[in-house]
Amino acid sequence: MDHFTLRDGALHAENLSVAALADRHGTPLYIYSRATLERHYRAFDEALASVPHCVHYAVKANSNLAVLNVLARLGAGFDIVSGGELSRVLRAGGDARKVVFSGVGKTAVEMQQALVAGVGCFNVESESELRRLSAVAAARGVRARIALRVNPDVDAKTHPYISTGLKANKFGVSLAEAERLYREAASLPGIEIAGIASHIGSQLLDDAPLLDALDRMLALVDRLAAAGIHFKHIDVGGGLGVRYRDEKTVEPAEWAAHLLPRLAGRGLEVHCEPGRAIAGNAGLLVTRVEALKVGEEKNFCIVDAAMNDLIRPTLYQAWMDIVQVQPRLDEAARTYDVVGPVCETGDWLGKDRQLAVREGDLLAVRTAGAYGFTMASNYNSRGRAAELMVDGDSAHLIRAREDFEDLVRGETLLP
Ligand SMILES: Cc1ncc(COP(=O)(O)O)c(C=O)c1O
Ligand SMILES: N[C@@H](CCCC[NH3+])C(=O)O
Repeated sequence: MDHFTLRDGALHAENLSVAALADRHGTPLYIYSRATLERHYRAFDEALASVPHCVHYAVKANSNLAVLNVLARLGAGFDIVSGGELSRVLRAGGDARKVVFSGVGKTAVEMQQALVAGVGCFNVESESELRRLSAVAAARGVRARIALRVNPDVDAKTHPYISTGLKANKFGVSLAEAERLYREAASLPGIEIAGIASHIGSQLLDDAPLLDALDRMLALVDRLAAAGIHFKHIDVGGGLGVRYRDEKTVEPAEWAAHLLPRLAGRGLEVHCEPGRAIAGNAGLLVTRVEALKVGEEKNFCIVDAAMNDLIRPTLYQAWMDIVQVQPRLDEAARTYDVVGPVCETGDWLGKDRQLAVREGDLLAVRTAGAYGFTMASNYNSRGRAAELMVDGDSAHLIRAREDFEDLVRGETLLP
């Protein structure tokens, strides 16, 4: 559910006309809805309300400072994967103690930065990282709180590029290795064992693989408890999918109703790391039709947003809904490929879409709030889209458009 609705013949973002926002701020333009972000965060928070818990929003989904700030004000924790994401969380007013640091390649510098900030937990993904972290922390005279990210070897049944819980994936350590590493961790000078974690993939449309992963983790939790190694929390990761087309998704309440009974009686605080399910439906990418090109085999609707603004369609062959901001209900539709101006045949946002459009019209790609702007690049020396947050009757420009001059700043010629 989102707060972008078609009414009075035009698309609205909360109470505002998307066409008016695009006229005022230009295109391509990301528009986020504060109400949607808040509703989705609360859905997780309320689903887990019966137990001690923390919802760590996965910053990689949408790291705009205003987005992070909206969530920080609600008391969210944050899942980060780099020093850059940590800086953003702190700048946005996030609480470092509610930060979990994931990722397979944390540098010593990032570990130091996170220890200085006082992050709540490092989700450690290898033996090498565990030793490095212990050394970095011990050199500072502190202990790093850790969870091992286990790779439970379950098939999340999602796109292979975003599946993370199979043996063949680079993430985490196997259950057998985790058992050995927890024993090692218990004796390392710079480590304090806090929990156990897993994250098996993204855009999951069924929670059965998540529950399967959980059962495997719990068997390990019980074995370790028998050996005297106890955890304060269990981090079940993120991954719940959103509806791009007609997918049936698992709602947070339903997922929690399956999850919590399995955890009962162990006294573990429940942590999770949702990204897409919070930000996905909270954003649109608005773009203007620059040109219509009728070809012999294909018709092209050439818009001013491109793969550098939104790479999901071409990277994952992801279907994303493209709607007309002011539908022309009385005109005949044609079938178009919606493409951008970038010099790649792979530069497309949608294929074979029925549109009744004219040059100058506005289109909106829906469900673009997660992994949209955060995956944008400057390819073809294109500036990045502006970002806007709508909040009821008001709109706030939360990141200005990058113009051509921004793109050459900071570079130098040879002497
Ligand atoms: C460690 C970790 N946590 C959380 C997430 C967020 O996933 P999603 O956006 O699917 O909820 C990801 C991305 O898949 C991740 O790698
Ligand atoms: N970028 C991916 C999700 C990656 C999840 C990160 N581990 C997508 O758009 O679907």
